[in-house]
Amino acid sequence: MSSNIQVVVRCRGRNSREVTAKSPLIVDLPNDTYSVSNPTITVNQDQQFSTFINSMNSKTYTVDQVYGSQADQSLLFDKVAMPLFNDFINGFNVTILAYGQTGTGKTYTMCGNCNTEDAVGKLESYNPSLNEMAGIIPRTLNELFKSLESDSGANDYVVKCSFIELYNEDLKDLLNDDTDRNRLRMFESKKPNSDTLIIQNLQETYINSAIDGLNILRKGLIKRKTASTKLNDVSSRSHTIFTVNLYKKQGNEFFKVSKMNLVDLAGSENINRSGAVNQRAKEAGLINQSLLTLGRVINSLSDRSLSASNTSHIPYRESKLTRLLQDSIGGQTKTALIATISPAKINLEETVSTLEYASRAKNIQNKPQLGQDCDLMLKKILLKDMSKEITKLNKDLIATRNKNGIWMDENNYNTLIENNDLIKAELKESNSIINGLNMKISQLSNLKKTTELNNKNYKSKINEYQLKIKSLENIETNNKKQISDNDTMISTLNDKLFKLNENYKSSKLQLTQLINNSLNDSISQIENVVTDLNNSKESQNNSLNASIKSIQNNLQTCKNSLSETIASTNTELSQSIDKIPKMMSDINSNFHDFNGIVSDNESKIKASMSDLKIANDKFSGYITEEHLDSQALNNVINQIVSERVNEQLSSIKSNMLNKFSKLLDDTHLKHESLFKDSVNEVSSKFINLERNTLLERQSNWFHESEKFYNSIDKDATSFKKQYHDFNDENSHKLSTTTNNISSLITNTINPNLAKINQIIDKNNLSDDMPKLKSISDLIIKKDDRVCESLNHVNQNLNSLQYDITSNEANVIMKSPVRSPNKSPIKHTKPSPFKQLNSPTKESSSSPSKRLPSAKSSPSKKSPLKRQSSSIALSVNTDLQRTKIPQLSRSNSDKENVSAAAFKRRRIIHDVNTTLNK
Ligand SMILES: Nc1ncnc2c1ncn2[C@@H]1O[C@H](COP(=O)(O)OP(=O)(O)OP(=O)(O)O)[C@@H](O)[C@H]1O
Repeated sequence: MSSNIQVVVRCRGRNSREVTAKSPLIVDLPNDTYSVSNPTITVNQDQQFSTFINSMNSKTYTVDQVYGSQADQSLLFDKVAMPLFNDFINGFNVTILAYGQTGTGKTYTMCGNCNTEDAVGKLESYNPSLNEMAGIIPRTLNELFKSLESDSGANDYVVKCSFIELYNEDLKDLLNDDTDRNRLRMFESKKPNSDTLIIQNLQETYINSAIDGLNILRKGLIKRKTASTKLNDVSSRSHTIFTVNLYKKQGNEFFKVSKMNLVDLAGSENINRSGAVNQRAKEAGLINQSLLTLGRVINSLSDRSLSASNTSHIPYRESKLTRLLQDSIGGQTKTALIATISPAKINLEETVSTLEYASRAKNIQNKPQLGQDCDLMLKKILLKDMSKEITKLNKDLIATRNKNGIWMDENNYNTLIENNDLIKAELKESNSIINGLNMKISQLSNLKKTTELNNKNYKSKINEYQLKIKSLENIETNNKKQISDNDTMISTLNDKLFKLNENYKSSKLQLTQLINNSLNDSISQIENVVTDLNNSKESQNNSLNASIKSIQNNLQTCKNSLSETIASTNTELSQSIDKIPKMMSDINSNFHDFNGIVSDNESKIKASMSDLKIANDKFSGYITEEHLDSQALNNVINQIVSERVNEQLSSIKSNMLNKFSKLLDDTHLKHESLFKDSVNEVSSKFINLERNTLLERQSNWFHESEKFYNSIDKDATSFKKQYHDFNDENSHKLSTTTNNISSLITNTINPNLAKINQIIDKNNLSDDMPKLKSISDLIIKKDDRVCESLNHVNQNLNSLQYDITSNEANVIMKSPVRSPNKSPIKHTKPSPFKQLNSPTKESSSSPSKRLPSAKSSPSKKSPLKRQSSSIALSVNTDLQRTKIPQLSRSNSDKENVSAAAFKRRRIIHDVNTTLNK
């Protein structure tokens, strides 16, 4: 029974490239998902693309099933793969081919997504839930084991898988890791009546689960992908065949063998390019020979089917692919061809080509057969094969174990090494980061320490400031309190002043009224008295007396009330004023006003008093001039009235004045004393402060000057010591020199002189006097040189002494003023060195005076004698000159010098005596 190849067209949606290219849709399908009742595809093609196809605007192709962009993987599997799968389970050989242009979804349809992980999904059990993108192969494996597991009768089965790739007519085993052995050779079975193709070295792997199968698929896909990456776009030009071999037990001795080939063909566009028949491209492997032959095989098979003749030649042997698929296309296999196309206009040419082939393939008739002898395998053979496989695997295992190491897949090893390198690099980076972080940590910890220290300082400062703020707040509160107290005090004082003023005013008014009333009363009474006096002298006298009495009484009353008022006023005033001084310090400004008021009042009172006096005087005058005729009476009245009135008034006046002046004096005194006290206090405080500062400065100054004096003392002492040392040394040298000279004189000159004298005396050499004179001159000269050198030494000593003196003076000049008892330096005495006198001058006062001068008495002396005395004088003079003033302060030195002088004098005396003789 023959059956046509099932042709299915699957048209995907436009991909992003096509959308970006704004390529329009040119493929029309009856349904976007699935169409079986009207399985047509219409291609709306343009004229310009008609070089390859007929010049029609659109063409419709009819196939067995059509799937649109909305058809998912499971639908396709259920509708296309599932019927074939069932046949496969039932012992048929089946093939599913995916054919079409590159990028139209062949691999997607067969495997799933091109990413291997996604393509097969992550199956973790025998009944995995497949990834929805999973293609026909994963779904087949899944379905196979599902069905084998569920079929209780089919518990004796064996499943083997193989995965091969055909690229550029090279057949490669995608499951063999050995690159040397993964190239496959194929040949026909030599069995008679058998077209079975044998592939040498093909690795058929036993699988026990869908996961095993999927792992194999994944492994093969990874290998294919790696190869495609290395050999630029290999995948689009390579064909892969994933084969599932099912051995199902048939009776006791046999296993029924069925095969399912799942073929992912290369991109069909290569067939179009082959139209150019570019030999070079062919040689370079760019033209896919296998695909080209497949097209011709399809065409031939189609033609044969259409012509119903079996005569035409089918070129299976012209390519490896067609040889491999010979049984699937036009053979005894049940086959389905899935042609994948793109709907976009830019792929029109390839789409049309694919559809042309698909529609032709539809005509191919296969003759699937079941239960052929060749499909049966002896159980023994299978067991043998399996034990062979087990042995091989055991060997591999032992070899692996003997390798004394870890065996692993090369890819895994490479990945591991890569990962290792990556980890190393990361480790290095991490180490440097850690080092950097450690450095930062140490820096931060240092910073933290510094910050903590600073914080501590800040905290203590904050505490300090808070304390200060508190104390300032206290001061402020106190100040506020004091201010408010002062305000209250001022207001009280103001009130009191006001009251005082009021009291004073009322008192003054009262007083004035009282005085006026009293005076008025007195005046009216006096007038009455005077009137009465005019009426009767006696009665006048009496009434006068009464009046006087009454005046006296009135005056007394007036005085009393006045004194009372004044006293009360005074008391009040004094009370108020007593309080004023205490508050006066706070209201100094008010004091002046008060003083002014008081002085005003005083002047007013004074003015009132003077007015009163004037009134009184007038009243007295009035009494005197107008009303009293009698002189005596007048006198008496005048006397009495004026006396009393004046007395009273003056006493009132004086009392008031006294009290006011006393009050003012007291106030002034109190203020003065207060002011003085405060001034004294302030000034004494200031003076004490200044005194303390000055004392402190003085003590500092004394301390500093003490230090300075001490240093000067030290310097002076060391300088003095140096000076004494120097002086002693030089004195010693001088005395040595003097002694030497003395001994020279004693030992050399004196004996010579004695000898000369003896010679003179003996030989009476008066004629040789000139000679002697010259000798004497020579000696004098020599002596003069000695004297000169001594003088020179003396001068040096003088200049030295002068330097020392001036240095000492400088030291004294530089010394600061200090208390006399503390002065460490006493004024140096004037230099004890004196310039030596000239020899002539000295000679007058020298002890040689006693000797007669050669000049003074030339007549008395012989020339020799004169000469002798001249020599003696010279020597004496020189000795005088060499008499060095006392240099050394030590007594022994003094004694030495005087002894030397004495010695010298003795020598000179001896010489003189000798000469005189
Ligand atoms: N029907 C579809 N639905 C969704 N995505 C699809 C469909 N068909 C193809 N694709 C996507 O298009 C891209 C190309 O598909 P695929 O690799 O399967 O093409 P191909 O025909 O096998 O190409 P090649 O010949 O180069 O191997 C993939 O990313 C795939 O996921």
